[in-house]
Amino acid sequence: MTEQNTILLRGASLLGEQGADVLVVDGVIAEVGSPSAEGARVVDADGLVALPGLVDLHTHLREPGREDAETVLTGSRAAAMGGFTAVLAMANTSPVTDTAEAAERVHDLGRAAGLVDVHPVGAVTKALAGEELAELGLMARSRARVRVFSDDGRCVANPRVMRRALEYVKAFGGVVSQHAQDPDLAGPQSCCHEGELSGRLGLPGWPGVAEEVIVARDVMLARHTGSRVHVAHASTAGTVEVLRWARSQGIAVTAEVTPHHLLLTTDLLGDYDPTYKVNPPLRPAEDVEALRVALADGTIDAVATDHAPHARHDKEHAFVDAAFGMLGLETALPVVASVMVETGLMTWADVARVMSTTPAAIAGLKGQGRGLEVGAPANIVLVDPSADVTVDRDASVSLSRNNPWHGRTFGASVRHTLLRGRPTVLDGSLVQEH
Ligand SMILES: NC(=O)N[C@@H](CC(=O)O)C(=O)O
Ligand SMILES: [Zn+2]
Ligand SMILES: [Zn+2]
Repeated sequence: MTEQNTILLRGASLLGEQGADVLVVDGVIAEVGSPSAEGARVVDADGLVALPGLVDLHTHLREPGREDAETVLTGSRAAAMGGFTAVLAMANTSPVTDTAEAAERVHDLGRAAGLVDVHPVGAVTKALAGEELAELGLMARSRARVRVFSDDGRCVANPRVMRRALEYVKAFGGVVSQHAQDPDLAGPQSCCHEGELSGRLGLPGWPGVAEEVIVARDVMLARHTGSRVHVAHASTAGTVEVLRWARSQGIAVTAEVTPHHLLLTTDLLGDYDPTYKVNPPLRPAEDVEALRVALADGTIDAVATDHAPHARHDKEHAFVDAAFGMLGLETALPVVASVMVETGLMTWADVARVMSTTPAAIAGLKGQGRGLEVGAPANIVLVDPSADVTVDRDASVSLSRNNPWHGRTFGASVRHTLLRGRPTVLDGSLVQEH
C-alpha cells in the first residue's frame, strides 16, 4: 500500500540528532539531507524529533466480542495518535484468536481501518484454556502470518504445554509471549502487590515471586528447546535478575515493560480507585527503579503498552470486582520520554530502539522499525520534545476511559504520524478520512 504523493518533512531532528529534511516519495524515504521541495507537500518539522513509527507488542483491541470497550478501528486511532504504525493485537477476544480464520478476521479489520498495521497475536491454547494447543501452524501460514503467540490475560501455567508450544513455533521462527503469573501463587482474585499495603487495604496479594517463578521456568524451557520466549509486562526486580542471568547465558529470551510499570507505584491503590487495577499489579518504587535501569541497559528489550480498554460497567466496581487493565496507546511515548529521556537514562535513539526497532524484530515484522534511511518504508513519528500537555481522558479517541494518566502533564507529545508516507496524524489530530 503506497501513496503516490510526495511529502517533505522539513528540519526534523533525526533520532534527536542532526537536523535534516526527509523527502518521502510513494511511501518510501527517497532522500535525507536537503532535497528539493518542489511539488512536495511540506510538513514543518522544525524542533521535532523524528523516530521510526512505534511498534506495540502488546495491545488489546477487544474486537470481536467487546466492541463497547474498543474496536479495531478505535484502537487503531488511539495507536496512530500515540505515534504507532504497527500493533500486535492480543488474542483474548471473544471468540479467542485461536484459529487461522479468527486471525485473518482481525488482520482484515486492521487493513480496513488503515491507520496502523494490525498483526493478530495467536492464542497458545484453544480458548486460552491452557490445555490443548491452538492452530499454531495454520495461523502462521494464514494471510495474517502470525508469529507471536500468547494466552495473555492467562498464564500458560502447565510446563508441558509451554514446552510443546515452544517446540512447535520454533519451526517457523515464532515466539511465545508469556503472561507470567503462577496461578497457585497469585490466583484470579489477587489484585494488589503483596506487602504491607495489601494487608492494610485487605486486598488479595499478588507477590512478585508468582511472576518470577514462571519467568525462571520459561528461561529454562527456552534453553532446553532452543526456541524463543518473550516475557510480557515484566514488573519486578526479581524478574530483571532472572533476565540478566538468561542474557549472560545467551538464552533466547526477550522482555517488555509497560509505561505504567515504569512510573506508577502500588501506593496509588490507597484510595481503592479501580483505574489503577492492572495485571500484573503496580509495584513498589524499588521494582520501578530496577525496571528503568534494566530498560536502559538492554536487559529489558522493549516497551509495550498493554493497552487494556474496559467499559465503564466493567471498571466502575468495588476494587476486587473491577476489571484489570488500563489505557496506554496514546500516552506511551510521553510517559517514556518523561521517565527515560528527561531523566537522562536514555537518548531518543534508545527510544527508537525499545519502542520500534527491537519490538519489530521480536515480532518478525518487515518494513517496520527500520531506521530513517533512504529506501525504508516511511513509517515515521514526529515528536515535540518540549511540549507541555495535560492528559484529558475525555479527549481520548479510545472508546474507553480507564486512563490512569488523566490530569498528568507531560513534556513530549506526538505531532505527526506517517504510515508508509501517508499522514495518519497531523498536528496532533487524526487525519479524518479514515
Ligand atoms: N493487563 C491487564 O490488566 N489486563 C489485560 C490482560 C493482561 O494483559 O493480562 C486485559 O485484557 O484487560
Ligand atoms: Zn497479561
Ligand atoms: Zn495484556
